[in-house]
Amino acid sequence: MTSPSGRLSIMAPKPNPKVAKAFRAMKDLGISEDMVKPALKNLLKLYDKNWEHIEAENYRALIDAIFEIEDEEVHHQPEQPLKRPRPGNQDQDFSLVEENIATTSATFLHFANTNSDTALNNTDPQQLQDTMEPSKLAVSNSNPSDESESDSPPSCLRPRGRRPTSSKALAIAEASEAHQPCDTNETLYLSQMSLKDQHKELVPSHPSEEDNTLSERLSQGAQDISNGKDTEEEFIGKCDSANGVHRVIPPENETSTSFHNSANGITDGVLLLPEDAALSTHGLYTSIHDNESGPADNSIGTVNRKKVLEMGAEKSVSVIKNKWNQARTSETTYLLDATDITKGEENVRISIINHYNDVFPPSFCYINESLVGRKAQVNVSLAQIGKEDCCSTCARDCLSLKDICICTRSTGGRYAYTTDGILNEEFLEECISMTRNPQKHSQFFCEDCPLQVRKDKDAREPCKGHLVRKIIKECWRKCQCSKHCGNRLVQRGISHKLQVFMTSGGKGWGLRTLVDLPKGTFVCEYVGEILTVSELYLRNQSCLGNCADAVVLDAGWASSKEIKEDKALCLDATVYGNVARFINHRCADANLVAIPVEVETPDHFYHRVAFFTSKKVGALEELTRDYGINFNDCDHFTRPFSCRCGSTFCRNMKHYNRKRTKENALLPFDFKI
Ligand SMILES: C[S@@+](CC[C@H](N)C(=O)[O-])C[C@H]1O[C@@H](n2cnc3c(N)ncnc32)[C@H](O)[C@@H]1O
Repeated sequence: MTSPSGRLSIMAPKPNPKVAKAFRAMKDLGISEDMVKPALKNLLKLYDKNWEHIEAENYRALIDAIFEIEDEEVHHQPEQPLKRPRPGNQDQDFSLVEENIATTSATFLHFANTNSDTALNNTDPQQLQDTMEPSKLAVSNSNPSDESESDSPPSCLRPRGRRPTSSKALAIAEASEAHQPCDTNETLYLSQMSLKDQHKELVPSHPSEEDNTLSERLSQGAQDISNGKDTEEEFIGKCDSANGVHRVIPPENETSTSFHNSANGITDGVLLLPEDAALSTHGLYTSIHDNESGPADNSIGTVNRKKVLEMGAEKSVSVIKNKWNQARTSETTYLLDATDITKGEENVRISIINHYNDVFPPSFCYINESLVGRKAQVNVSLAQIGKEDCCSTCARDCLSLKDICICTRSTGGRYAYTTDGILNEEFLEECISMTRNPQKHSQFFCEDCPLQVRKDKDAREPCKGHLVRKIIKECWRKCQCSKHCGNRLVQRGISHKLQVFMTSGGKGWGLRTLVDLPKGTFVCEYVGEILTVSELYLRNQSCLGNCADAVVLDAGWASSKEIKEDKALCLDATVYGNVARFINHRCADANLVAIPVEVETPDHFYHRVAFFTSKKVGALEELTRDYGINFNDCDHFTRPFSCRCGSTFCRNMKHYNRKRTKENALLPFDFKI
């Protein structure tokens, strides 16, 4: 480059602001540049220049790394090569574990990658800045939660897992039919994310349709195509599986001696295996059991003596220590079960599969029925259920009785379900029509719309309308029929095999069926925290760019002139939820339709939201629903996303929106804040 004087000048490399910021932050803590340099260099190498992890929790990893180096210097120990998982390694593919993974009780392994890190030889901070680029990982924040807020979700709900990088891990799950529960020999995938990371979802690059076809074929054949390349070591901690929550308990004493405290190099609660151990699924499984001491009580596994000896005590200790250090960056580390995301909460196991990368689904607390939040008014007292709201003269199965049950009152004296356990066709068609053509159906306009009242006075708009929806009333406990009554479908929960999977169309995770579903089949409910709209609004305000996934329970609003604040309810599945939180949006021709269902309370303000198939859905087809989003309307709670539904009726296409703005103003059921 030439200067104005015409002379050649050498430009100083532009400093990387992240490096400068890290140095500044350490300086503020009184840590000198000399101490920061090697630690930062190591971390950048370890994390493959992913600054997310370095900056997390005010540079906690960096501070740890600095002190680790100090410790090592004090003890005159040579630095051991650190290997940490490289978040978001997009190159790795793993496959298999289709439906049958859900049938095993195998569980979790955490695999660190073996990718060769490019050495960063330069320790000069200025030059470091030139080499350090922000990670290319696409990271999207999708969860709210300011912990300090009383409205915020509790900390038990934070895990946001990375997925094990190895298809071998899943192969183990598939192959190991004889696995035992977590507190014995079960192996676990370990989610080790910092608190901040736990609320971030790693969004993969969009796999192509071609990939999808291939991986789907593979998944059906349960083939492993990774050849174990992506697995180096497996790390397993002690597991406390109380209350269905798998929690890893770090060793109490983190000095190196505690990691190889016995003559044979075996340490309770920690399992460490080099890459080759995972090459054979049986090999890995066997090796867990091969140790001579046997697993300790309440421990997932014990260190395999042979492998530790092979690796050498020093390296083993170093690897374990680094792993624990990493785990320590989370207040608590949780495990997610790839074989059953429901943690046993549903009648069926729901497996998770990602054919494209090593990302695990965003973590949340799985619940199978909605929980009442702090302010919501949901009165389910038996006293509230009058004679007209329960069938006191029915017996067994109301659908098989000659007389129509009183619980059909809200559906015009007709059962919404058939004796085959699917939705009555006529009823279903009406519900589909309401979703697809809301403008053709009765709407209710509230005076003070709860969706508007929280806004600044100037920003408020008149109510945009709520559909006067058809509500199904199921028989319930005060009724005299049995739990198997045909008019109790939704309350019995999920009964068809489903799977959470990484979509190929750039929509992130999705939900699909593993079996053919006839039209009108109940798939699942939308389950979440029952919040008031105001609470949801507050949550939305306190989350930085990450918004909740919520469904408004407005089906009964038409029945009241004035909707009190504690009665304007919604379901937020961001933190507590079920599989429905993975259902993606499809404009107009989605294969699911949402129908309000009353089970425990007839007050109309709280109702469940049940998804039924609006058409025949084939096995492995993605399940979709229309969120009811108006992509043009930035003024409501909806956080717009760029729709990739692929429907010919997509409302996110500009020409389409221009034509249909009026109709789209209606915001049925859902909004996403
Ligand atoms: C309820 S979540 C669905 C599960 C989500 N895909 C995941 O990975 O967790 C809603 C979010 O999924 C994504 N999504 C859903 N439908 C989509 C679509 N048709 N096109 C693009 N993104 C979509 C959007 O990011 C949206 O905010």
